[in-house]
Amino acid sequence: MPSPTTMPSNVDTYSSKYEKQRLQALANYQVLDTPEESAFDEIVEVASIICEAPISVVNFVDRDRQWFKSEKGLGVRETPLDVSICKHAILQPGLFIVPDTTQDPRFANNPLVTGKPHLRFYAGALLESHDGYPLGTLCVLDYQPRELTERQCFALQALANQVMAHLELMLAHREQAELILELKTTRHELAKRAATDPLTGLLNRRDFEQRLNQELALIQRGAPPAALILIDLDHFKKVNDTLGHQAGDNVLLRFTELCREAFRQSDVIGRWGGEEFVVMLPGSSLAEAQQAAERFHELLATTPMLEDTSPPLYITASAGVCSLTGSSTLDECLLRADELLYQAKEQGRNRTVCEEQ
Ligand SMILES: Nc1nc2c(ncn2[C@@H]2O[C@H](COP(=O)(O)OP(=O)(O)OP(=O)(O)O)[C@@H](O)[C@H]2O)c(=O)[nH]1
Repeated sequence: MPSPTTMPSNVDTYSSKYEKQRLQALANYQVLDTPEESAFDEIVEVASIICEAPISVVNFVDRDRQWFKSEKGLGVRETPLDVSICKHAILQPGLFIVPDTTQDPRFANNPLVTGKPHLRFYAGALLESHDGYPLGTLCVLDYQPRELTERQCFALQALANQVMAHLELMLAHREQAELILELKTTRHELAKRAATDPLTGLLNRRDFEQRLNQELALIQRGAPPAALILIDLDHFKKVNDTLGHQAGDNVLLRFTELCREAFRQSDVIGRWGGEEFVVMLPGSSLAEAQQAAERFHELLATTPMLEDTSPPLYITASAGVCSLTGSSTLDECLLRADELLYQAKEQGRNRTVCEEQ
């Protein structure tokens, strides 16, 4: 952590090895080119009053310009760096005072001294980052040569410290806001992960039930009934037993893809458990749901679940279809779907049994 005393002692070597870090430290505060703010304007005003100076500036020394966060009496927000007195001020700790610019060889030929606004007096208190980089100054200037009293010097440095305290606070606020955003994103991500089945990425049973409850509430308030399809793979145990658990998982993944392909985007698909899946079709009649289930059977019949087996593995599934209406509870509806699925299994599998219309 460099202190200004260890930084180069003349301006010609200004592009020192610290300059890159110094500019980075300045950039971290994200203050350059921001609008005027009353907190800084008030500090500049108070500095001007206390130091009895017509000009006062919160000045940051950028790569090739000095930029004023707040200024009184200058009427510009930035100047090129080559006319900057502050760039000299930031090379030393504490206060930098030039009692008469015309008597100082560094500034006697400065166009701001020889021409308008004919600056004759300069006093700048260092604005230093928390990690020791000089960023700029809080400075006061006058049109005539003069000095500052000890009390004025103290006040100018104290006000400069307040500028930095304010910048630090703004930085901390920004970091806090970023952290809060990160936390919210993580929380959202975790909630999403908790709601999905880890193997298939589908809604898990708990969250599917929650979604069903929401739909039922809508239906009870007048939305059209939905349909529910409970689907169970046939003889899935045989897949695991003959080809292994990993192959079984791959079949479940392929089955999930086919569900996504066969049903509409507006339909909600969940993994009810093991090799049992559930689909809710909002606003669909029983006939429409039965049609969708038949389409799914056709897709299963024509799509191999595993292609690297010889012969390729095809599977079938059984399904129960019932409607989700406002006249029955969710449990009653789920029980009905389960009974219909059981009937499909009993009737020889590879079929859909639909509730009476
Ligand atoms: N690979 C794999 N297998 C699973 C998973 N979850 C459940 N199973 C298996 O699914 C099989 C279900 O077997 P059963 O309940 O007898 O049903 P089935 O063999 O499909 O027979 P039916 O439903 O009567 O047609 C069991 O072997 C479970 O171990 C899973 O996530 N991955």
